[in-house]
Amino acid sequence: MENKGLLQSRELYQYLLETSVYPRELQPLKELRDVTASHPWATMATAPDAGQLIAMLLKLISAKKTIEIGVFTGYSLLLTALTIPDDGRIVAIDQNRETFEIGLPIIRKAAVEHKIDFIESEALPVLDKLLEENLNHEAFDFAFVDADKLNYLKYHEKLLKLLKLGGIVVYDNTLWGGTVALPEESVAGEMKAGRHFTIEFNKLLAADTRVQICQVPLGDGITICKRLH
Ligand SMILES: C[S@@+](CC[C@H](N)C(=O)[O-])C[C@H]1O[C@@H](n2cnc3c(N)ncnc32)[C@H](O)[C@@H]1O
Repeated sequence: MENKGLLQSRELYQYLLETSVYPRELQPLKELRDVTASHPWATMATAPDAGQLIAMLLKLISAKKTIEIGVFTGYSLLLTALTIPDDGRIVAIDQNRETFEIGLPIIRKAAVEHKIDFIESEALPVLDKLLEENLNHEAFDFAFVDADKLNYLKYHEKLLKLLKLGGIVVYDNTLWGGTVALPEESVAGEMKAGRHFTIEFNKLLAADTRVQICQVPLGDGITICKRLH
């Protein structure tokens, strides 16, 4: 696995994976990781150590209804489906069905497909539709956002309406490969826009009194937000 640069060394990351993550990773997730490894965009997949944290959070709040924005080949989706109860439901949104289909046979084999409502679409209109359908809102226990950084702020506003009080939303890539702490001129061109949006988003979350937050230097940086009111 690639160390996305947040830990002291590649060796330390390998140690963490081999000691605490891989021995507990369920077989279907290992299979999905293997299938994804040869994909040209393999580094987009949620890191297994971040996955372990997500599973812990799902269990801690006994999440049943969740939203996922950004599925790719489905590592975090399968992890969620394996963690929530049999009558749990995941609204999983991605504009690209092709990559979801890479992981789908493994999801089927793991017998968790019935928990997943995959929607091939831009995420924002789907969130708007969910808000219309759930007129009393507050329908979901948990959300995981791992998609276009440009829209994180908009996702945040809509998800806070969709989440129950005490519900949790987790944002991925909130340290953007460590570039948030580097001067702009030293950051590679293709990372600049994401760095900018991430810095703005992190500031906004820190000032948002509607949520309790915790930024964790795992994977590519994860921010956990609990809805307070
Ligand atoms: C980093 S990957 C998600 C990784 C995934 N969580 C996993 O565990 O492998 C980001 C995904 O977000 C999707 N995406 C990007 N922008 C989107 C948007 N505006 N609406 C819906 N999906 C989007 C991409 O198609 C891509 O599959």
